[in-house]
Amino acid sequence: MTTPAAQTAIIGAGVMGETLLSGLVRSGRRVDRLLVGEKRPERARELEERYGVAVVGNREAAERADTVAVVVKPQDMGELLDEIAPALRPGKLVVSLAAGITTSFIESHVPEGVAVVRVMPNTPALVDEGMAGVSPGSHCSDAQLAEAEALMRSVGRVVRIPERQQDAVTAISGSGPAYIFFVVESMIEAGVHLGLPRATATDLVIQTLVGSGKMLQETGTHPTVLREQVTSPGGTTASALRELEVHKVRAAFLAAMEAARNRSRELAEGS
Ligand SMILES: NC(=O)C1=CN([C@@H]2O[C@H](COP(=O)(O)OP(=O)(O)OC[C@H]3O[C@@H](n4cnc5c(N)ncnc54)[C@H](O)[C@@H]3O)[C@@H](O)[C@H]2O)C=CC1
Ligand SMILES: O=C(O)[C@@H]1CCC=N1
Repeated sequence: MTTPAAQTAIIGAGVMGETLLSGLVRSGRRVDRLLVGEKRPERARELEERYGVAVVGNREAAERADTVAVVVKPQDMGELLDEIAPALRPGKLVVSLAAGITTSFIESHVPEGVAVVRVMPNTPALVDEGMAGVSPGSHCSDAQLAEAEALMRSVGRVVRIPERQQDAVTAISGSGPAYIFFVVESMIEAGVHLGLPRATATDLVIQTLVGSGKMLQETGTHPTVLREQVTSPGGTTASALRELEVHKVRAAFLAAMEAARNRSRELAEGS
């Protein structure tokens, strides 16, 4: 009996690679149409046991797949592309999820005619609420771009963006979940400081976050208006917001996101 040809390979199955793999499986993708390449043997075994997916050598994964998602750290990308390049024939599609790595860098490491799409995903993809910015390389057909978008749509929403915006997108939605978790941590600690049991503070903060997120999404009302609705004249919220302004939280977000955007640019240069 011959094994059916795998259609999609995921090379680099750490946090983001597994997030994509699990989303594809949840969305009904047949496991025998998926392949994984992973350097760490213990991690490879874990994924085989958890998903029943075949973990094979990187070259074999690239050979057997039509679409190859590369999900290693930016610093490991050049070496990986050089390893799989001999298995990449024109017509195949390479989808990179790495921060900073440009489509022209990838195109310079793979044979001519191999299509490239750059994606910036985020970890809420683990619960099918991901946000991915997608940009085609220089010779990617509409069908190949649609294939990359379908891949990411299995774990959330997708927006098509010009590649020059990718570093900014990385600073917003790629790294963004970490800022939100940081705010959540800070609010829980503050709640504990105010005397609430940790479990109560955690419950209150998470539901407030989920409720506020739903309001933004479902009402379509501008965040400034929603904030004003909470801010009674001379009330508690106004007192709190004044402290956030005094502590320059708005400026801190701008500085933080500029730093993330700049770091993404540096990663493109291999540092
Ligand atoms: N974690 C996140 O929130 C996000 C990550 N990304 C991007 O995803 C990529 C991966 O990030 P993480 O999953 O967080 O890192 P990670 O370190 O958890 O995963 C990388 C995986 O690649 C494997 N690997 C390294 N070299 C390999 C090779 N030559 N062949 C096969 N496997 C190899 C490692 O063993 C590891 O399991 C990065 O480029 C990052 O910029 C993008 C958006 C969000
Ligand atoms: O921190 C990082 O470099 C990766 C890219 C975006 C989120 N995590």
